[in-house]
Amino acid sequence: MQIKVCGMRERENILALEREIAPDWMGLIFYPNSARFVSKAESLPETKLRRVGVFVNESEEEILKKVEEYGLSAIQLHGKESVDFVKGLAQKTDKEIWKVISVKDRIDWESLSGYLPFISKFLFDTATVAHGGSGKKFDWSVLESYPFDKGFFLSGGLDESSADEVLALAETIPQLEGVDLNSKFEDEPALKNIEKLKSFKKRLLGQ
Ligand SMILES: O=C(O)c1ccccc1N[C@@H]1O[C@H](COP(=O)(O)O)[C@@H](O)[C@H]1O
Repeated sequence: MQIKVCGMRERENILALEREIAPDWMGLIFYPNSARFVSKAESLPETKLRRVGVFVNESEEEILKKVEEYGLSAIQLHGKESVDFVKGLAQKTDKEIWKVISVKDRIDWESLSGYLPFISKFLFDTATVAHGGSGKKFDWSVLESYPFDKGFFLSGGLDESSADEVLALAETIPQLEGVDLNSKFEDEPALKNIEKLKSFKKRLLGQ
């Protein structure tokens, strides 16, 4: 099970994240309306952590610019990006593309199949007007009918107490390959509580 810690921005906090948690992925938010918005590449420390850029209905040009400027390994599309948009982007980059699906109540699986050739994974998050970072969970039972082989990440309001439920879900849905941790692990926006992350990681991975 992989771990992504999202919404990172502060230098010392990022260094502590790498040292103490060493997650598989670190998320940087490039949505200007977010309290976790990152705008200065030079303020981020050098680490070995793989960076995922989070974008909401951003232009292709701007995404590709950020990929270079921030050394992104993956692009998380967290808005209403169409299959055609994702296809066009995939033709211009070899970076991973993660398509976020914002969940209200049910999921129309058929409408998602067009993304499959162009993405590395889906990421399921709770639908909210702010697009993400709501700290709200959706009803995970909608994922029980997940029909694809492609892996996905689970997101939306995961907190310290979620590890056991995640493990139980992964028993029934092996395509669940990772979790995305964000606002419930913060002391303030973009400042993660390393002790809370440590305790979650220990429960999830036993280390
Ligand atoms: O965190 C944000 O501010 C944000 C803003 C706009 C789009 C995505 C955002 N974050 C993503 O939201 C999910 C869930 O976060 P939470 O656990 O509910 O706080 C996560 O995938 C972040 O990448």
